[in-house]
Amino acid sequence: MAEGQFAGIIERGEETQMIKRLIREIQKKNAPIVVGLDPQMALIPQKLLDKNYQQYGQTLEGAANAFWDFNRAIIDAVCDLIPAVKPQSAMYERLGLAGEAVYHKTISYARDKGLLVIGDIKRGDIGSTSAAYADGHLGLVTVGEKVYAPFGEDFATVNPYMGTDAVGPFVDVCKAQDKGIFVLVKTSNPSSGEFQDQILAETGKPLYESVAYMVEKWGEETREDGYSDVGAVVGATYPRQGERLRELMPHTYILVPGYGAQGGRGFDLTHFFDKDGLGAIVNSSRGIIAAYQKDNYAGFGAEHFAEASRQAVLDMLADINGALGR
Ligand SMILES: O=c1ccn([C@@H]2O[C@H](COP(=O)(O)O)[C@@H](O)[C@H]2O)c(=O)[nH]1
Repeated sequence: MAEGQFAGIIERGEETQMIKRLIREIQKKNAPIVVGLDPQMALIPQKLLDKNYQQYGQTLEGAANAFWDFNRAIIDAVCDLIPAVKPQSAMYERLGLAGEAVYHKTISYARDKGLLVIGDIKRGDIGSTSAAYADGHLGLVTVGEKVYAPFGEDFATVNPYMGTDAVGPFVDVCKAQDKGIFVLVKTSNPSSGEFQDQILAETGKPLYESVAYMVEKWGEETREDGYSDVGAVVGATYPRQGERLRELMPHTYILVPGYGAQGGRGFDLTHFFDKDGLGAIVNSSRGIIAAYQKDNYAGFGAEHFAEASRQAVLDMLADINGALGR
């Protein structure tokens, strides 16, 4: 890998809180949604793959460059409609270094287009290791006399399973660099209840409620008024729990995955929002980026995959804003 490949230029926003910037963008575009950039081989139009295989061979680099072409076209097609994108780091890590480079390029490109970036990295480890993740993704790294923002996301997702030691370094970077995190509280997947729904003897309540309590606490020092920079992930597939968690976390913005491909619909999500129609941002990944493969968007054809994604964003907005009555 070339020296400095991951070395981003440091940019600081005007806001003192990253969540305020997200809210401002959501309001400006009337769009409480985020597009998940989760490229996978099966989702990329064959022509795009062939073009890159011709140039780079059937290599990890060829696949990664096809991801890059795909992401860029989708960002171009939807950037005026949405406040943020959420690249899923696993999809890039699958391709090794070439994939990591495209993860970084995608983040920079999205930010250049005025989008906020939520890095879906789901990290969390002992303190020193979490600090490294937090610095690399949200913070700064000093090399000699130079300072770098290596990946440069605005937000990252954090796994709280290891407790305050693991989450604390991310909160510290949020405070120091005006960044934000979303902590997993009640995830969208079918087996999320195996651990998260366990009733704790101490409280008589499910584990996810204890995590929600901690999320509010972790957020305190990042809060001025309104919402803190420490958000929560709560799946669209659990609307009843979403309603309860909205009540339990009055200062916590909720990132809501599970819309579309996992079955969540606008109708299910109204209680994730606060009385002002804020408090939640809904993610859809496959439902948007692979819209061209779905029957309702088949008319676009694989050639016009990005236009199909744009239409899918417009439809998602109509669904969610319709459910919210606006
Ligand atoms: O509880 C969670 C937490 C994260 N995710 C991530 O969101 C997207 C969802 O993709 P879709 O294609 O819209 O289903 C993906 O990156 C997941 O890792 C989640 O689904 N649930």
